[in-house]
Amino acid sequence: MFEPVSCTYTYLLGDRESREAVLIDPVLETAPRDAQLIKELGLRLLYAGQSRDQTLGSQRGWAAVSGVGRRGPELLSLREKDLGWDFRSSLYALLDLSLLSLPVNTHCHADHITGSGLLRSLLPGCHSVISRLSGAQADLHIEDGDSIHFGRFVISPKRWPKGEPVPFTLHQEPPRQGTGKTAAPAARVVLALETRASPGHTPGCVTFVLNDQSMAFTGDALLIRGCGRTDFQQGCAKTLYHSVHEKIFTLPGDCLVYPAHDYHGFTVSTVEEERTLNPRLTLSCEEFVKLMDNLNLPKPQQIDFAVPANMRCGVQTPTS
Ligand SMILES: N[C@@H](CCC(=O)N[C@@H](CSS)C(=O)NCC(=O)O)C(=O)O
Ligand SMILES: [Fe+2]
Repeated sequence: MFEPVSCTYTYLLGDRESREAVLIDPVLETAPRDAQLIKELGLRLLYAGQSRDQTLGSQRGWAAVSGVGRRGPELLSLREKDLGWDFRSSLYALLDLSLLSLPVNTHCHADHITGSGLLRSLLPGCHSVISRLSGAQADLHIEDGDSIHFGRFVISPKRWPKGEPVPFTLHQEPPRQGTGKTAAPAARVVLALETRASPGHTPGCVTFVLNDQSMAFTGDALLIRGCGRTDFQQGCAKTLYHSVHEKIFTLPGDCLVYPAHDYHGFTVSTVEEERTLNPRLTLSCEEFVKLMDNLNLPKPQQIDFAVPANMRCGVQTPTS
């Protein structure tokens, strides 16, 4: 899904059978739209139970929306009663139906407020996720090599077309004993996102790779024919160059690349395309660093309030 003000992509990955899903990089303003989609698709709450993080819970009782007003960027604080019906009803639909979302973030964003805080506050048991190195608050902190499991289903060999390679890790279950027949073993398929630390745009940036390596969600580390800037949030061009070459370009060439932003109308690329055609990342490391140090881009419009808000997991809203 696309958020047009910050040109952000949010990705919803769901498992048809278990209905478990994850939401990558939700944006505060479009959280109601994402909630509505989750509802329509009949996806369900992934984790149950109360949040353990008291600090995050302490901000309940209000919500906030950000926007660019006549006098520039501003953060509007709203009481629950002031929120529009569409906004409120789609969020409460999530609560009523116990639908899912496990909002996970590729990094502490500078250009928009994450939707994670709003979703976790309205969904009891919905846990926000970000890397430990981001320094940002979240329910779950992840590190390089950690996997986020979001779906599991059983397939019988009959359901899988002959000769087709079986994606994902398969856990073969032993044939049933004592029936007199040797039934073909069923296989349990586990869906997961592997966390690959890809610092450089920020120190806490991660890339999420689906466990069959068919898709990578690169955040702002690798954009289509571009990459994240390195001139704020402790960015480092040399670190980014090595992250992309070692953690992303080593994936299979046909692995689909889904970035957190696009400013030119692109939606998806592949590792092979970026490895060979990305005008920044095909340079030598030295040339790349020189180019990144001289981009002279204007600051993101929301940076002054988005970063502090995202360090607190966005904004929180009441659960009742
Ligand atoms: N104009 C936008 C901000 C654009 C921007 O700086 N994008 C970042 C990713 S969001 S932190 C970036 O890394 N861009 C790289 C590039 O080459 O453009 C706004 O005001 O929000
Ligand atoms: Fe960013």
